[in-house]
Amino acid sequence: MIRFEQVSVRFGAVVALETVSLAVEAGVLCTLVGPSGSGKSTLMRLVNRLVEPAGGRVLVRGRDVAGENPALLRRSIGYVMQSTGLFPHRSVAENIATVPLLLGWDRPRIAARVTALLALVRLDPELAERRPAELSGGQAQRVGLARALAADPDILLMDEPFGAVDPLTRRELRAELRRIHADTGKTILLVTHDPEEALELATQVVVLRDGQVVAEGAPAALVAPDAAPFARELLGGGQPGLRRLSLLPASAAWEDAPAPPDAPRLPPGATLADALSCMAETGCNVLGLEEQDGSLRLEAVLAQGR
Ligand SMILES: Nc1ncnc2c1ncn2[C@@H]1O[C@H](COP(=O)(O)OP(=O)(O)OP(=O)(O)O)[C@@H](O)[C@H]1O
Repeated sequence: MIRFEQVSVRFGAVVALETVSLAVEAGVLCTLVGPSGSGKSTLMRLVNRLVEPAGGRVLVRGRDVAGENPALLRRSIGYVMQSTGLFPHRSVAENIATVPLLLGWDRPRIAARVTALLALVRLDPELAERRPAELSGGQAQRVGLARALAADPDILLMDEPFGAVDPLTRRELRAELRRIHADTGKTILLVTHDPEEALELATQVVVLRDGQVVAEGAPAALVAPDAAPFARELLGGGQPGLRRLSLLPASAAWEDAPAPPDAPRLPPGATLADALSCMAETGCNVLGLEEQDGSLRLEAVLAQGR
């Protein structure tokens, strides 16, 4: 869906990206993570031509973006910014309707779409007539997301979308994004400097450093002992083994042997970190899983962290 081929970007004497090659397949939620100034936003902005490469090519939907009309390209790709970028003098509904209006949709179709999007991002329909200044930070982020999704683009670019909100709201918004991604199957490129967020949201994580991709892959693989040391250090939060357990499902260490009848049971969807936490809390080193045969032993859980 998105392909960077040997792409370099310069701002005057600054080399922002150096021969970066990367493929993001359709339906993937790809997070770009790395230290400040490593080139995350620059890499993302190449996709909708807010930045032009000094060398190499950027292909979107199989076509070189250099040959695309920038305005039409941007209308076909959702874009969510940290600052939300909402128009201050327009209502929530008008903000969400921005791209459908540009595309010439009729009023009933736009009104129906605004209603559907408010529901999708779980905003109270009564907020539709408010101005952005009358919203909380979390509500404004939801409006920004709704606006980006308005014309149902197949690609969504998100630049630190949850940066300006409190940790609790941030968790909620992440959960919403995961749900929306699962429901819609959109290709999402998301910039974050929060390693936990990068791992939790992604199907594909890309680690940047000094304008280069230094590691790329599935979240659990990037904190494994054989991962690139920089990625493991950046993403591991000082406890890469534990972090890895939090990214793997309990089923990864599942054994056929039945659990004792009095063994604590894990809920469906539990991770290996949930299993370890349950063992620590209850003092039991064998667990069962609700509505399923088989068991999980402490040794099997620990073996997965390596
Ligand atoms: N418009 C610009 N003009 C000049 N230099 C720029 C411009 N945009 C980015 N840069 C430089 O390019 C490099 C990469 O910047 P970029 O914003 O892509 O990094 P980032 O990883 O997104 O950083 P942050 O996490 O701080 O947002 C930095 O050295 C930055 O100063």
